Amino acid sequence: MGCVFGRQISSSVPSSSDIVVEKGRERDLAVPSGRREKVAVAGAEGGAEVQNGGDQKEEQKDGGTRPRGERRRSRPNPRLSNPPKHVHGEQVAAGWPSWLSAVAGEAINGWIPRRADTFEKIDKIGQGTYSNVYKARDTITGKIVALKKVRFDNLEPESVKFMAREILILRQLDHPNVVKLEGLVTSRMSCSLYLVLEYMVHDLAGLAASPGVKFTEPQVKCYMHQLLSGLEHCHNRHVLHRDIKGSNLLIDNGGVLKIADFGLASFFDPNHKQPMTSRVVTLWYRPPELLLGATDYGVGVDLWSAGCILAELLAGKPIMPGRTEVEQLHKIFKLCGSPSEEYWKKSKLPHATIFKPQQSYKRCIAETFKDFPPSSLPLIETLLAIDPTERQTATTALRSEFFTTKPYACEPSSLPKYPPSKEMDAKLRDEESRRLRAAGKANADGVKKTRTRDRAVRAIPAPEANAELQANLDRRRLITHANAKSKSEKFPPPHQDGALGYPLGSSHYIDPAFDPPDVPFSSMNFSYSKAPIQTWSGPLVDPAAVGAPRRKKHKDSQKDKNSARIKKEGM
Ligand SMILES: Nc1ncnc2c1ncn2[C@@H]1O[C@H](COP(=O)(O)OP(=O)(O)OP(=O)(O)O)[C@@H](O)[C@H]1O
Repeated sequence: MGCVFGRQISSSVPSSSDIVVEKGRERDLAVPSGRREKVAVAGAEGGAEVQNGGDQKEEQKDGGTRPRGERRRSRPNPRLSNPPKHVHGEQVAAGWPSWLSAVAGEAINGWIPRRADTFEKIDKIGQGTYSNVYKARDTITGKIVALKKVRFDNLEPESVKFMAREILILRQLDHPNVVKLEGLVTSRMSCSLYLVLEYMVHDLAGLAASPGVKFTEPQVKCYMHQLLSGLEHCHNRHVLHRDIKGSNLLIDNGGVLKIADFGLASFFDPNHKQPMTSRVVTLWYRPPELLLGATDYGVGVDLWSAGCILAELLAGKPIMPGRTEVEQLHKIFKLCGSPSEEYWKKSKLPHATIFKPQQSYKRCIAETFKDFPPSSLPLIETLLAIDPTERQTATTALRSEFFTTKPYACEPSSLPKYPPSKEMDAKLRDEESRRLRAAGKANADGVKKTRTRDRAVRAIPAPEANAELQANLDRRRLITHANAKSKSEKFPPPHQDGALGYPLGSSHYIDPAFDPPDVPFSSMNFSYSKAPIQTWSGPLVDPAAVGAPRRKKHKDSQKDKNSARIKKEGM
């Protein structure tokens, strides 16, 4: 035990990644502000220094002359190969578990694991489909961090590979609007892995759902500018995020927004296109080409999601809350118009014949959002273009008149200081108020079912991280089916997409009887009025509007629940 991450280990992994630093080179830690600061870590292994791998080579290559994000970087092989035997041996000797080195050698290359006992868990702060996230204190540096504990399906190599891809991608990215991976926690004997991430107090979904929070136009511009800047960096590094939504946009107390959760992200090469899965992006934020089965897509998928977020921030509610893929596409066509004949012909999308609407729809974005600030409309029109090539790029979006006309974006530091607000807080509020109302109702009229609208509604997450590996996962899932506890929820089989087949009470469940009102956008004021839709994942709505007031008692019981969970789950 007692390893420190970031100490360069001797390794000759033939990696295409440009993360690796020279042996013996002085190492330092890139701090979020962009300053670089040497940190000597007195780990049990003694004297090693913490480093951030992703930062090193850029400096080496660029000598500080080239603007970040502009240079094309060589990319690691996303399909990851096992390291040569001697490297595997070195990694195990350095403290990495053998199972991890065997499958994800390239992702951990050049780093050394931190020991779990060098962190103190403070609170559970988030729960994703394949992870639990904790606030923790680094006892060596005293810094508060987020620890994302990744669950594995019996350490099945496919799950480990997905996690490895997330690590590789995070190590490639270095931008103030992208969350930084600071290290990894595990040990030779451990069956789990924690990602050490910079700690962020809020996420945009939780913030927007906080009672009383209403964003002004300069604030919306500020968040959107940061989102698009982060996306610009990802795309310049040939990374598609593929799950942009409010709960994946983290915000610190200084108002800085960072894109997080690269669990569905993928490298792409615009010059050598390889088919990718269309089964990504949370349903409400999923672009039409993916719903129509495209496997040849690009940055447009993230720009579509960004367009949905922009309109949602201005409207105060999700703009297209579909329950199934079919309904989602229908909502898209009703708002954005159905594609032209030419588009159907040109795109050759696999599901075109099934999903092509019999009736054609006229685009009505301008009428629907007539109360939005005028400068936002051209940007929304571009981002929500049915044809992905018309969505242009994050760089062009940043130059749009939305950002160059008054009122300008405010400074992140001038944003109000909010109490900590996470998607998880909203979820717990929802659960608590549902429980209380269900209890009240049961008292009133026996043990009848709770009203359908009492159930939390969330955007349906992308069904799997990477369908290229889906066949293997399905096969393995059959084998491990009996062990429900270790089942990875990140990679449900395809039939669980849309509203089909989620078990009642599971986080994926959407009550089929729940019918989100078709939003009369034309009657919307630019006052950020909140819709009566209760939700905790992705959408940015106000639970106050659905009768889930924030009460101290709730908060306390949420805290108790948190501590109980932490105790149960252990480190
Ligand atoms: N660096 C961080 N700082 C603070 N909170 C975080 C951090 N990273 C994640 N969280 C919280 O944990 C939640 C889940 O994290 P994340 O989205 O990375 O996990 P996931 O398992 O990939 O989830 P998803 O179901 O969205 O794919 C986030 O919505 C956020 O509230």
